[in-house]
Amino acid sequence: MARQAPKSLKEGNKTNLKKSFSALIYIPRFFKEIWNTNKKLFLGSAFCRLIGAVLPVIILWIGKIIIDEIIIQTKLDASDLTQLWTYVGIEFGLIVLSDLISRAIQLTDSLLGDAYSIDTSVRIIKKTNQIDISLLEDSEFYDKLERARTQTTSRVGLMSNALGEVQSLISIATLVAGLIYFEPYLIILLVLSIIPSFINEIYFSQQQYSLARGWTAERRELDYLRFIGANDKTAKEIKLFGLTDFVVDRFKNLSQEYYDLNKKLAIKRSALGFVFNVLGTLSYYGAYVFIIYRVISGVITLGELTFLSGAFNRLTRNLQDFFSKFTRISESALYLKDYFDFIDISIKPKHNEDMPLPETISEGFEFKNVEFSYPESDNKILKGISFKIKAGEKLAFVGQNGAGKTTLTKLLLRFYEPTSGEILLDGVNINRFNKAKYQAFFGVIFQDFFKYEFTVRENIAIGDIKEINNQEKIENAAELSLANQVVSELKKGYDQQLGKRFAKGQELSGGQWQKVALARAYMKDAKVMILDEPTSALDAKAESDVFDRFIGLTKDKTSIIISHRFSTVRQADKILVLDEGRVLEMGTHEALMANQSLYADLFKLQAEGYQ
Ligand SMILES: Nc1ncnc2c1ncn2[C@@H]1O[C@H](COP(=O)(O)OP(=O)(O)OP(=O)(O)O)[C@@H](O)[C@H]1O
Repeated sequence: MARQAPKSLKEGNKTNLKKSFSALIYIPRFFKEIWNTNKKLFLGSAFCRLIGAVLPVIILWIGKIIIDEIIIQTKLDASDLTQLWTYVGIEFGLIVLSDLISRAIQLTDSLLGDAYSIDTSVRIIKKTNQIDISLLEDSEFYDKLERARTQTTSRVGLMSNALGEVQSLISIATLVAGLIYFEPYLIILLVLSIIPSFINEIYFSQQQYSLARGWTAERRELDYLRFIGANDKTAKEIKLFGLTDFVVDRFKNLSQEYYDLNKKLAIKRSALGFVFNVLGTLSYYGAYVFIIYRVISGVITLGELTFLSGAFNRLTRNLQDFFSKFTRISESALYLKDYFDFIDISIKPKHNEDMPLPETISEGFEFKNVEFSYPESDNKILKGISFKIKAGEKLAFVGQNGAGKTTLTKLLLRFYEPTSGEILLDGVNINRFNKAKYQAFFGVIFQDFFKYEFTVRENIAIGDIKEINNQEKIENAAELSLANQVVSELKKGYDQQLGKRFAKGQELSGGQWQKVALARAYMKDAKVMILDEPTSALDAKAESDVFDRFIGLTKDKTSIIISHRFSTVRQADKILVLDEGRVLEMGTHEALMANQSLYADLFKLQAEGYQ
């Protein structure tokens, strides 16, 4: 994996600062989403935070009254402590309430956070499903999706921080009001005490952020190395090829560079943080001395002294906290941008026509001079492809690796559009049909079919998920694909959990998985079947059984089979031989053998291999 030179700390600093502040515009929309997630919880959280924000100043105020009352009582000959005990009782009640409120905030935050993360995950899954495959295969876009998907915890943290920030702000306002009421000059000292640590916070969190962002690619590589180094899927090869040291060294070297840069930054941050903190403490003591002086000269009471020093101390901490949260919020807001960018992707179809699809295919499909390059690539994969698939015909695609066979089916399925040329169904350009309805025409098993770690029943029902409770249909599909043989060997039959990820899961062999996946294609009565290398992992006997059934079942059904096995291919009505994106030849097995070209060569080569 090629890697760029280590990033310096200064790289991209300015733009990041600007970017992170500008990302704050997403906060209102973010709150609107949270509000829509659960209005009651949101209101509950806001109410608790409001109470939590004003409690500190009230508690300090009661503390002041208590001290003043003690001093009054000590000066009296016959003291009456009823009032004093009432105040102490109130203070006790407020402290208990304060604890209750902070727990209620924690509770509402975590419930709201969980509910919001469920909502966003559902939104991301639904959106991904609406987006064109071509976009999902674009690496830049994929990064965005990755960030939108993986930043769920950061969004929940952002929610707590942002709500906490509003609470801090109200708290600060009430404490400032208290200071202004007694000693307005203290505000100047307060500002002086907070500026150094504010600058420190802004400067270093930007540095930290730049470092982390600048190293995104390397951190992804580290994640990847961690994954291949400690994972059941790679363990066999890592052990067998003795790759542990190779992976460990690569991981260590890369993480060491990041560690060194981070260490430098952390030491600088701690050292300067200490110096700035001393400055802050100095101004606090300046304020303290000032207040003591005012008490001694009789301008303010001892109770007011405790109130003012308490309020000053609390304010300093609240302000520091406010600024550090603020930088964290603006950083997380950048991930919000990724999320909203993803959710806002326009999914307006290029073709809005909704021509009714034919009840039955009468003529078939026709590729007319189709050319194709994948997006963002100049490499022409298909070069002037023209051929017909007649209704009810079984057509096989043959060709060497990378010839373009799978790409042809992706165009037929409208995952991509031809760069030029057109594909017709019964004489109508396939783009004119409603895409979802058109795609529902097909029963497809892809070469890289997905092994869902669900039960066997679910794995098969995926072919037509609304039939998940139709046991008869599922069993029928399993019989046709030979998956019933697999099921009969499983302890829990159709309810057996597959894969190793979840408890009591059973892993299948490659061929067994293929039989299960193949059953999906039989789940619905699709008008057109496409099987891309459906039997590559099956043994010879299973392959021939599967194909006998397939041919029997799809007697008059239009179907396309892609296979490297000529014993399979030769059973097709017609065979299309692709070579480097061009149709080299097309015809029956017999005709192509007589043609003595690539097909005949490849067929003979394979036949020799079996001798
Ligand atoms: N998503 C993609 N983006 C860019 N190029 C791609 C993409 N998918 C495939 N290709 C390229 O298109 C070419 C044709 O690939 P395709 O999968 O159609 O070949 P194939 O004939 O099915 O091969 P195989 O027999 O190995 O399955 C290859 O050169 C491949 O690298």
